[in-house]
Amino acid sequence: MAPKAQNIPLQSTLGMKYPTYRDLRLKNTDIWLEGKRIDDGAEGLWRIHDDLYDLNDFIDKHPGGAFWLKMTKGTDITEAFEVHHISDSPEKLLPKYWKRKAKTSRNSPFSFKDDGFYRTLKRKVRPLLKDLPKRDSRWSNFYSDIMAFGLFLFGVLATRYIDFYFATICGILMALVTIAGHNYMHRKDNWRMYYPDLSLLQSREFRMFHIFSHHLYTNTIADLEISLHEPIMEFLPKRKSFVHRYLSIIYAPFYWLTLNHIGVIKRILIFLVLKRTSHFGFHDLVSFFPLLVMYVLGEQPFWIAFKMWFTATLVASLYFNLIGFTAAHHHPKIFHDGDKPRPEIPFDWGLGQLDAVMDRFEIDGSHFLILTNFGNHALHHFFPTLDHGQLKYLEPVFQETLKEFNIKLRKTTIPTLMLGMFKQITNADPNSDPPELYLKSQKRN
Ligand code: HEM
Repeated sequence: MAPKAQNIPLQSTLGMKYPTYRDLRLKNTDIWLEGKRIDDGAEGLWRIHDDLYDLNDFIDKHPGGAFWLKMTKGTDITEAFEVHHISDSPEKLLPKYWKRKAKTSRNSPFSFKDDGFYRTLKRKVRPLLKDLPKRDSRWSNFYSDIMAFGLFLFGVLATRYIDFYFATICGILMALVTIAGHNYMHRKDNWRMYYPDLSLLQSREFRMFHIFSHHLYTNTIADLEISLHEPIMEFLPKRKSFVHRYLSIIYAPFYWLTLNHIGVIKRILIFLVLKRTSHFGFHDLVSFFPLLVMYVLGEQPFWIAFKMWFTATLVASLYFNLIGFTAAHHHPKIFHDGDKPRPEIPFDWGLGQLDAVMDRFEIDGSHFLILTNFGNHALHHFFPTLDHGQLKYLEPVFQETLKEFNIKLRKTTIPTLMLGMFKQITNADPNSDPPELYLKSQKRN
């Protein structure tokens, strides 16, 4: 029988330490990383598995850009390191920077054994890389850029003709461009990674909480894409008040409608209350660029341009968050920390990913839909640095590896996942079946 959540305090069934600063209401990813520095036993260096490395001299030489190493100094980067490199050359470089063994054991339930699922899959993908056609990434660029152009066009038309339909189209395009921008965030710095700023979703924060936290510790107690929304939306199975359990179904859409704006307000508050700079920079200017263009080319007073732009950003926030929250990770049958885990901890990181994801039949198969709906999600988590349009070429080896490990990727429909997300926020009782049971039988839900 399932244990009742009412009696269970929030804790990780995967054995992870409760993240320091997890429950601070006013926090950003910099504060989260400070907590990680306390929890990870990296002793001011960079931790990979049980070894500590001094990468200070490598930060500016890193072919993937300085950002990743600068941000993660003093933390355990095992998952980030394993997942962001497909070739084996980064691993060969490591001995040059080795300092010493870590004193504590790792605060992670995940392993990366050579014969485990993830490294096996990666080895099979490696030789395919050189033959991946470039035209697919060109198509991704084309789709993203044409949508970005479209949002400016409809923004200007909305202002010029004071037309809320045009403003709505502008907002939908803002949301699609934001999701497409996610395709570019996992790589070396590049200008398309700023596309999410166009909808007020701040690319720097998005890049950090999405990549350093959500992608690596999906649906665990350390997943910021869960804790940042608590207590407004509660995804983990635990004690929940009536308001958070049932009324959140009603207020969730209103929350999504203003979530991107709340992010901006939160940053200003962090600046004013906590006296932290919140890293204001170029990306903030990008956020207001559509407003500027709408005002300059719209030939209307500023407040009309502002009204149209603000309407578009509300539509963008609602659409983006509706897709984001219901895309792949929330359904009572998907593992959430607090549910019964796999019997052996640590277990392969790749299996942990499969436990925490369902893909959607309707999306996968279309390059455009994948790019604009977080499609091919499991493969994207496994190989985040690859263009979304290229993931389809990995499908045969992915299927072959799943078969070899006797597991299946769960796929379902968009309505099932949408409904599943709402079921999950009302769900207070941990799932008592370990996730591997679901992976062995694929049912269309
Ligand atoms: C927080 C940890 C790290 C992250 C998130 C990260 C991320 C990345 C990214 C995004 C790329 C570009 C991939 C692409 O566009 O195809 C890259 C490339 C690369 N990184 Fe890192 N990196 C990390 C740590 C390291 C470390 C510790 C080393 C070695 C000491 C390293 C060595 C390399 C090398 C050699 C490349 C060139 C491409 C390759 O051979 O895979 N990285 N990294």
